[in-house]
Amino acid sequence: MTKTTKGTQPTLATLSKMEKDNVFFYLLNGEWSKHCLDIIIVLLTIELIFLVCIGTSSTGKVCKEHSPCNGTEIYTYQSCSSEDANQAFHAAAASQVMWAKTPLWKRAEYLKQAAIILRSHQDEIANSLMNEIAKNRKNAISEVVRTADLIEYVAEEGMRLSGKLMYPDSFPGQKRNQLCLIHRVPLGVVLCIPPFNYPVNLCASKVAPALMMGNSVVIKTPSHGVISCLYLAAAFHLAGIPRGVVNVLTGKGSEIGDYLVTHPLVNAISLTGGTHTGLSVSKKAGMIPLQMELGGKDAAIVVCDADLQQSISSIASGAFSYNGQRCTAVKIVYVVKQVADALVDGLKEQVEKLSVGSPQDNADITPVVHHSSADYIEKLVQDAIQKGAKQVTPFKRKDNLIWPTILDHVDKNMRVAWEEPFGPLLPIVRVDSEVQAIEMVNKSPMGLQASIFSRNMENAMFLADFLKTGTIHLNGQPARGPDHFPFQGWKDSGIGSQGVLYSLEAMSKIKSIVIHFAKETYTCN
Ligand SMILES: NC(=O)C1=CN([C@@H]2O[C@H](COP(=O)(O)OP(=O)(O)OC[C@H]3O[C@@H](n4cnc5c(N)ncnc54)[C@H](OP(=O)(O)O)[C@@H]3O)[C@@H](O)[C@H]2O)C=CC1
Ligand SMILES: O=C(O)[C@H](O)COP(=O)(O)O
Repeated sequence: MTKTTKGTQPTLATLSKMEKDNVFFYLLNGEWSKHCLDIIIVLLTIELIFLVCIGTSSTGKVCKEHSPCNGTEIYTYQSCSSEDANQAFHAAAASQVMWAKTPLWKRAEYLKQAAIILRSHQDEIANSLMNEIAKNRKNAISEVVRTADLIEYVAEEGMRLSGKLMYPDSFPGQKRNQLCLIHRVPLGVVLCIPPFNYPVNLCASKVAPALMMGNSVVIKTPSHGVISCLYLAAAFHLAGIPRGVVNVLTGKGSEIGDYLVTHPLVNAISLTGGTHTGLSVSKKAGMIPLQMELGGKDAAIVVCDADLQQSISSIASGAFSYNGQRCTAVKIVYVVKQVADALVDGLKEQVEKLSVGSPQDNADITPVVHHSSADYIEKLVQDAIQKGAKQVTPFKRKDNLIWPTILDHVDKNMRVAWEEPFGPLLPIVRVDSEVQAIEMVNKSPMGLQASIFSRNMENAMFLADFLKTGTIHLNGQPARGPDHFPFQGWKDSGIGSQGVLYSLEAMSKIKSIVIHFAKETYTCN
């Protein structure tokens, strides 16, 4: 048992030990060390190995998290009440003023320190990702390392982001008798709501830019991946970020969500999640900036002159990495008829090589996050088969584990042509022409990303012009990264852009100070 003395901060090793012992907690307005101390005292005194509720919410209510792999209860965590949330927002608002006045280089140092802590605890955090969301070991480690890289990049880019000057005489009829000083200032308190599929990385991609620009944050953890997300928060705390600047609330979005997104102390919301959640939050949030990355129906369009080997390997990887539980997964293929048989044969061969099993064994395909997700995927398959789709690889399911499934001859009357499976399911639509493919993609209410596979770059560029999605990849699979690239959904896929620089800008607002001079001034002789 790790011992701490009163008042000292716990290490991530302590957190890891607590996790092994199934001990859960929440961080409220920076009361991290107090809660950890409570946990350790409880453990030492009554040697409790299972379920200890610490830093209990004002109602004492808890939520349970179940393993995607075998359905057993793995964690119990606090279900924060509106009273807890209110406290967190007040703590965030109070600390933000001081945080915004902390020199930029110092804020950057805190972030860099958090990145070091994450990197040095990548194995523990990856274990947590494997347990909670069944991400395989390789992808789990990569999520943590990528997050550390992202935080460091935010710290560096944030140091270079400054305001600018404007003179009036560039506008017709004006004289050079004013000076406009354009500052980027913090928004205030940012509510960060990450999804289950990247509970570490997609939390950091919100929190780090917000902190760098002088905001304080309240994080609402996703219900799957809650402990992994707490690890990230712990890294910020252990880096020494002052109390109250990073606050965490655990609990279910369906219960506490409305209270959070309508709280008067929230100055901005950054959310990644489903389109339904995003639309509902955006209607309630009112006049505050929103950054939203929502669902996608990312299409891969394969035209006659495509390099088929390249298309096959990009589509297979794009569709099935982390079981297709990525907003950027290839969720539909439009292939022109002339090359459809060759593409389908190649995909079948490639996908049959994928290993299916547990995250700990580093299988390519692991259980999807929830039983209800597996049921949903199964219903999409049944609907398509009933309406005439052909199984290229057969649908097979054991609890939450779904074998990678390819459906050919999908048409626009099938649900899978429009809905987002968020699972290892790839529908293929054979089209007469590339124009027909573009029309289908543009009919989707979602517009996150798309791919075009063609050897003719000029034609690919021409087709890309017509696609209504935030990003188009030519001869590559859809992807958010590298994380400094802009990442934005069009239509129901989101509001605003993410990506290091774009997120830093989104986490700040413009304030101008205009100096008026009695005479014209040209700063030259
Ligand atoms: N475009 C993008 O970048 C990405 C999009 N996604 C999309 O997210 C979906 C899967 O992720 P998933 O986590 O299941 O998405 P959800 O929309 O179910 O949840 C996302 C987050 O929102 C919270 N939430 C749920 N309801 C509310 C509410 N009423 N008010 C405030 N917060 C709420 C959730 O909490 P809780 O978990 O407690 O319900 C969770 O933290 C897919 O549709 C996918 O496409 C996912 C990743 C990236
Ligand atoms: O959450 C998601 O699905 C991501 O934003 C996609 O990220 P990736 O393309 O790096 O998997």
